Amino acid sequence: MSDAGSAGFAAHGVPADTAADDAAAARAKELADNLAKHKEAGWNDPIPFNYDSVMGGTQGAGSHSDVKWLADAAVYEWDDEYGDVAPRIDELEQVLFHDEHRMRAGGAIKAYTFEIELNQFGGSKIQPVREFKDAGLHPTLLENVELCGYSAPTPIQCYCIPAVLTGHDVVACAQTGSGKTAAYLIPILSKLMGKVKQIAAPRPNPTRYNPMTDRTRAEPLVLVVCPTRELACQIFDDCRRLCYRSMLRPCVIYGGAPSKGQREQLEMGCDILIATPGRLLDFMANPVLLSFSRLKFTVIDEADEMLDAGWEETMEKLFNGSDTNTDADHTYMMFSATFPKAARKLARDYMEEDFVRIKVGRVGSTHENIKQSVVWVDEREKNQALYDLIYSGGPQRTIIFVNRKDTCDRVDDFLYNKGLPVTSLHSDRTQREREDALRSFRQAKCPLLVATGVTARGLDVANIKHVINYDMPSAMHGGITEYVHRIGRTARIGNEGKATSFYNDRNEDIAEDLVKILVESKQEIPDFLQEKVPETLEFHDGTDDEDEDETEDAAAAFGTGFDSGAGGGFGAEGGESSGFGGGFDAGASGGFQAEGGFNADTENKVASW
Ligand SMILES: Nc1ncnc2c1ncn2[C@@H]1O[C@H](COP(=O)(O)OP(=O)(O)OP(=O)(O)O)[C@@H](O)[C@H]1O
Repeated sequence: MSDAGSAGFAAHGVPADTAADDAAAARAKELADNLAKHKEAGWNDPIPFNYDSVMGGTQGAGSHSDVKWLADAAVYEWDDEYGDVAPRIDELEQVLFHDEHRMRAGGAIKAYTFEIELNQFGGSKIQPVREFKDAGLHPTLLENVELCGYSAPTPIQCYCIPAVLTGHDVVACAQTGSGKTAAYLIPILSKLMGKVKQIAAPRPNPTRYNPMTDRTRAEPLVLVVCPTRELACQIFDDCRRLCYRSMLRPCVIYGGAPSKGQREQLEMGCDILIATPGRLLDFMANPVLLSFSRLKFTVIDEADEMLDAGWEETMEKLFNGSDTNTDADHTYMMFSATFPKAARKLARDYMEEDFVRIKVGRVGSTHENIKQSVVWVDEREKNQALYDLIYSGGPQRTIIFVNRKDTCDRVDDFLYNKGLPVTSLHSDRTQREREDALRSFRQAKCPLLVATGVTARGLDVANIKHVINYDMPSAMHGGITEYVHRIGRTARIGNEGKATSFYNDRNEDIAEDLVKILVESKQEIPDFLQEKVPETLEFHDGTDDEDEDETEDAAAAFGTGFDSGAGGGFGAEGGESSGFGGGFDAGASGGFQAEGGFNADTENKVASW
């Protein structure tokens, strides 16, 4: 828990001490003035977080024992007596699909151009789908896609859906917030829905479940592995939506939360398992609890991170583990927005020979919907600069990235003591604190979130308008890859947003890569970085390397430009959402406008990566 260590409002959550001295009284007055000023500007009051007793940002509303873990969120419970068409459940439908804080596709103001490259090794050529209804999806899945409000597939989905439906291993790379999760979940779940009764493990009927006598071993058909707990819970949520009214039962397991509850969920049967690596290895060690003998799909999300040093044991066990189904009917997939060359090479080792590689845009690129600025701020000026930036922007959901946990606590306390509704998240917090912080950020009770890179990957919160890099990621710790993931928390799925980065002489190690990203995405280059502007744009991490593949000759490669300049791609109509709410402008009926989406005249650039 953060602690400013000074009197007055200081420690986040402790009320002002009335016996304070003059200095404290002055601070209390300043705070009261600030609170009034912020209220007038439209900000919520700050929420005092006492991380030991607060749930979801509502002080005193209950103890932690009242709060469900994200892993316990409701899933559709299939009754064996259902025929082919299972009934709707209004209450669950409301929770899954009509939550006002869910992300909605936005109407991108600028035309957005995709260059899609596809390399295919053997097999019949993949034909992209242009509409969900033409993709040959299972009817229940198609209805769930509609309930999600997805009106047309995103470019990565256009290619991934047919690739998976035709049984290929896939390595896919597309920009942040471009719908990669649904790109793999939709075809996988669709394929399974038709035959789940035949291939799923027997499980107790959940409507008459008796935990004393009915427990079963989890034998999932799908395993999704990702590096962070928050992301695992998010993928689980997507799964809960897409599995609605089907027999497919998703479960999530992740560290930090008690394993008992997660184990109990698995014991009721599990068809789709979403996991972080540590908890997964723990559970895999117990063959009575979990078996992978039925596994048909393994997905590695944020694959470059997962292939990075530190996860080798997990990856090795997943791909060559004891009882994992190693038959040819087991499909492997890897997804990420960034994919440095070394990780790409490693990824190939795990794939079938006829795997498909799909990339949208340059690997590791950012898209133009994010307005990026870099401003010079000396270290000791950062707090004031931060406050000024936030205040001048008015109330909007903002995420502030820092490099260290102690900085995270400090900046949280600073903003809190300034009278702003802020919360924070880093890896030293308990899982309960992490879930509480994220919940209050999602619900905009605390529209300001200070975080370390732990949340940079994958976090999908509606309506984040501004990402601030209080600290630039250092080249030693994630560097430009982390920058790309951080700023990708805004401007997701056709929405717009901005990213402001504080830069000073301590950040020279990232300057070159940063400038290239700015140039590539047509952003303004500040004077102090002008000397770094390259004459030609080359990415030395190999992301634009065309000659890495000894098998390139074998590639039956083709590509189709996806050009939304004519109003397609990321929806070109509907308004930009605003405020903290669900952020869904009534004009945008849920998303990507596909008309004019594929443009055969667009330059088809096909390259290996
Ligand atoms: N076809 C679609 N139409 C509208 N919204 C969509 C569509 N597909 C996915 N979405 C929504 O877009 C948001 C971003 O998707 P997702 O989190 O999968 O992005 P991502 O590409 O994995 O991003 P990142 O690289 O940052 O993890 C989600 O809220 C998802 O529900």
